[in-house]
Amino acid sequence: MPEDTLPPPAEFAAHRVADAVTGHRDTVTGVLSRRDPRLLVVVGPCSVHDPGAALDYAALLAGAAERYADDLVVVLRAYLEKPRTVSGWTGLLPDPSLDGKGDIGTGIRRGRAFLAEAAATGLPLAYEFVDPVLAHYVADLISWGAVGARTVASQPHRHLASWLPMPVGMKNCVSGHIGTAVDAVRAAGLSHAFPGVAADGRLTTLRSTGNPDAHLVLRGGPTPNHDAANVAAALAALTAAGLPPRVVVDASHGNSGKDHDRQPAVVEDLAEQVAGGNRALVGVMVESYLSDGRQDLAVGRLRPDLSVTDSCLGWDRTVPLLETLARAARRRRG
Ligand SMILES: O=C[C@H](O)[C@H](O)COP(=O)(O)O
Ligand SMILES: C=C(OP(=O)(O)O)C(=O)O
Repeated sequence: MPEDTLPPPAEFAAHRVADAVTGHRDTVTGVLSRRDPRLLVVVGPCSVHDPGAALDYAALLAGAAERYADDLVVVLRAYLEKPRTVSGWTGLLPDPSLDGKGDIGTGIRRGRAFLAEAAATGLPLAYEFVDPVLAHYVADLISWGAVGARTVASQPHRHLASWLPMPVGMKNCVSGHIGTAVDAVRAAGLSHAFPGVAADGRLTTLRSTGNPDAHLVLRGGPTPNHDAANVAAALAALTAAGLPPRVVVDASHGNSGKDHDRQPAVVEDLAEQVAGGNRALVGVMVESYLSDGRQDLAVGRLRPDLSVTDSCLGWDRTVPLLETLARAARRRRG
């Protein structure tokens, strides 16, 4: 086999989804449908570049998730693919040696090993599905999926979301426009026939029945959209489109101008909305890692504890945010 030929997904992926993953997906669905009054918190690094250090982070987060389990459903951002505005590192799965060589076979092996170990902490895993082909190599381990701001208008991604067996968040466009993401939620809810990869690696026609748990994620644009007025406008747009009024709000990206130092203020604002009784604000996303900030890939030896993509909030500053969100969810419930 030429070295660039990828083995079929069945060679990596489990034949049957683990009971724990099915359970996590049901839990997330329960929060989105508000049967479960807790708050969804999707938190973790922008990207995984050092699986060992990311597992150290996962162990810390698993401990916190247990402490806040009465109020929060904590999901680990286990993102192994990165969409780029123009160019840059595309993630551990497509480029495991972080140098553009693109040894995807090794990336899938290493990425799946990471996901399996991260799942063993007991945390549900979140993943942005950037490449629809690669989705077939990891989806069995994922409990919350995202279609990002750069792909939310793409028909193949909407079709994929309609077929994926977990809740999928559709992020508003980089421009800040939310209408495209609302359309994406509608499209993902419908059935589609589209080309995909079968477990044995053959190209096949996939037939979806529609994803009832697709939902909107507000991530800001040139200006933030996390405040109560923007959340209310988004809920009104969903209702007008005949969709359940529910949103997850990302404290990072356009909502913090990609400045990790601004995430705590965004989370405080979201916590106030939750504590004030907004039940349609079902979840919050935070970009967090072991240490504060980011580093450039080009600079010599890489630190394992520092993001190589967007800047993240360090672990010590993440814990108080989890505490704040847990308190807000408790108040909303009480
Ligand atoms: O979340 C990560 C980045 O915001 C996204 O991948 C785009 O990054 P870029 O604008 O640096 O390419
Ligand atoms: C790329 C991401 O977000 P967005 O699509 O909102 O830029 C991300 O969450 O890693």
